Amino acid sequence: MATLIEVQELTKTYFTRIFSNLSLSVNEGEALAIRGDNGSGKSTLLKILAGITKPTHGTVKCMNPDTMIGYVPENFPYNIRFTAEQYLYHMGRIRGFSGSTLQNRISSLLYQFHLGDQRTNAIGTFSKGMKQKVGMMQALLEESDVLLLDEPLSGLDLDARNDLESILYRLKSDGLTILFTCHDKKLLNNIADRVIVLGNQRIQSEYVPAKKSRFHVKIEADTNDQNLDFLDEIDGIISKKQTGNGDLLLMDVERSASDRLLLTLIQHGISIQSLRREDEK
Ligand SMILES: Nc1ncnc2c1ncn2[C@@H]1O[C@H](COP(=O)(O)OP(=O)(O)OP(=O)(O)O)[C@@H](O)[C@H]1O
Repeated sequence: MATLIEVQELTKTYFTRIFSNLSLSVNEGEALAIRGDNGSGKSTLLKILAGITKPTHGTVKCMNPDTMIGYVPENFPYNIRFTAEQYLYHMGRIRGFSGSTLQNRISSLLYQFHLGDQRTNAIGTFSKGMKQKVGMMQALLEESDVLLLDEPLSGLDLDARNDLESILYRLKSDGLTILFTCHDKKLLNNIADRVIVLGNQRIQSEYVPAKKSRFHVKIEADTNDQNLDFLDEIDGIISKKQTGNGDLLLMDVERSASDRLLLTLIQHGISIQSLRREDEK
């Protein structure tokens, strides 16, 4: 994997030294988790990478100067009166996007983040997980190459965690480089390719988490003569074919997409005949 970001000899002092001479390479397409005790400097490191905070010494260099970095803070701002769609539109306009570019981009993001049906609802009424998604969509308006996430799952309930985890997994599969601070072991094991642990003002250790085996789901379904065009809109289908008189549908889908896909099939009047888990080799 090619190096995307090179961090060299980074030192940050506020009133006291947070870390010193910290060096790190971030590879293209990797998911890098940053762990460490409270106050070890995880958020500070992300903010320096995002260009929000200046290091006291040291450099952060993107190997490709056109690399776009999106940053999502732990907490979404309070008192936003806009709807999700309006908010993203205004943020995009401030960053210089045209109205038509934004409309397409925002529709696609709302769909990818499973918030299409919430587009006209006020963000003030959103749950923490939904606000976290809006923050991520805001960071991805630019089609960023790197996404920096500060505690993306903190304070979310189990459903919201699973939903966000499957979105992160898909973004990573699409080639996005993701750096995230995290206390959640499940997210570390499922998403992170590598983990660094901050402590004693430095990178104390680094490891590759034990991966759970990934699996696909094979679905066999009776189409009941339904039109299947709606399947074109669904992410996560690895392959599909119709057999018999066209009434038997065989699909291979990603695990992260299987629940959503099954629900959609049933909603379209298609009956599930069998499900089989298949481990990735
Ligand atoms: N703007 C600031 N001014 C002064 N001190 C700061 C500032 N931002 C962070 N700090 C201090 O720097 C240290 C590291 O903070 P940081 O938020 O990076 O840690 P963290 O590892 O992310 O912690 P947590 O797990 O609690 O989120 C803390 O002692 C914090 O109080």
